[in-house]
Amino acid sequence: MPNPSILILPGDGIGPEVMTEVRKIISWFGDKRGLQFDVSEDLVGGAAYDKHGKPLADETMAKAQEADAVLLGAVGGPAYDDLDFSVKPERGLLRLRKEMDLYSNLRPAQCFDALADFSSLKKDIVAGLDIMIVRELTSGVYFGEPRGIFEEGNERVGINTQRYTESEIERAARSAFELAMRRGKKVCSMEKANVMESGILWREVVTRVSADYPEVELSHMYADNGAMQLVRAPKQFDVILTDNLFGDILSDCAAMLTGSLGMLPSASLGAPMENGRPKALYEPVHGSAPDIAGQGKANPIACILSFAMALRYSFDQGSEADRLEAAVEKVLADGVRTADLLGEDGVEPVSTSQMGDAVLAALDASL
Ligand SMILES: NC(=O)c1ccc[n+]([C@@H]2O[C@H](COP(=O)([O-])OP(=O)(O)OC[C@H]3O[C@@H](n4cnc5c(N)ncnc54)[C@H](O)[C@@H]3O)[C@@H](O)[C@H]2O)c1
Ligand SMILES: CC(C)[C@H](C(=O)O)[C@@H](O)C(=O)O
Ligand SMILES: [Mg+2]
Repeated sequence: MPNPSILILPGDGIGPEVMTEVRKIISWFGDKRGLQFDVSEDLVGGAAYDKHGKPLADETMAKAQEADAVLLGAVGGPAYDDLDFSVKPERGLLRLRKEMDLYSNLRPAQCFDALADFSSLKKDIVAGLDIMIVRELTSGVYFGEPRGIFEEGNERVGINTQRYTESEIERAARSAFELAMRRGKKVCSMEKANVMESGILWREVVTRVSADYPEVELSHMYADNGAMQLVRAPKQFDVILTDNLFGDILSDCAAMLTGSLGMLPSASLGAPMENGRPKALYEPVHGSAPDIAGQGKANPIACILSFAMALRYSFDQGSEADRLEAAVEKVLADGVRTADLLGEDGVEPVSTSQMGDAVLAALDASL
């Protein structure tokens, strides 16, 4: 049996910085746990644009389709802000998601005890928080037609279209219910059925799918109320199911409950491949963080925890994923902090690579 393959796409800004730490962790699992992976690396986003004139080369797309898992850092940055929309770095990521058909984006927001004091919210509101946002990732307003900037009379009009088919809603809903069965058995579906037809259909289809999961309690919430509830009383949620755009926004919001955007990992999953593994891409929820790029300040934990999700969802290594998550938890409990996890209390932050090394030391201690 060949080793499972991982394609690493570090991308732009802090992407390569946090990915360097993940590469150390991958090597650790090879050396110490006998989990060997065939790791290759390629370009995405602005880095790919600089070389190929487009944010994702066709050969890279083909490699991603073949890989057992893709790990991505982040794309984008001010150097590329004025590019034509068709070649913007973000389009490289959207192409990966669309062509790999990664319809189910899992964005877990967990508040580690050591960070409960640091969250934007009061400690008792976030302590023990463990929610899962399931964001539909291949449709909705990100991809609907018509789209573009058109002339209309004597002015221009920018158009994007929110469009969902029943089958697109159904498969995202099923993945949320399946997850809920293994968690707290609650799904809260968020849309705006009060003002959008796509929301009305969303609500109908999710309700229909829920009949196949009688053990799971389904509730519906308008997404604006959902955003408010997420910061008012986030522990009322178990699995939140929502569309592509609402999911993007709600997950950044959830990130801050955990202490920092630098903490939130994600898994984007599609249908099973021939070998039974789902098509999968793992990436932190954060972006390329141009304000801190190149300074060794980035928190690599979101990217490290994304690899933990790869161990769990692509490689059937749930207990090794637990080991890695426990190592991160220990490091935080020991008080190790990158700058994003610090207040004004004078504690010295560690660098990106020191944080990676601390996780490696905690992994060693776990043996
Ligand atoms: N998946 C992705 O690749 C992705 C996601 C979001 C944004 N982006 C792109 O990234 C670029 C910058 O976007 P933005 O500034 O709105 O969002 P961002 O997520 O890059 O940064 C937002 C804020 O969070 C901080 N931050 C983010 N990740 C951090 C980390 N790991 N450690 C410490 N601090 C961290 C940043 O310093 C910044 O202050 C844009 O081009 C955007 O399109 C890409
Ligand atoms: C970079 C961008 C395409 C992306 C999105 O909007 O989905 C990002 O914000 C995310 O959260 O993954
Ligand atoms: Mg986002």
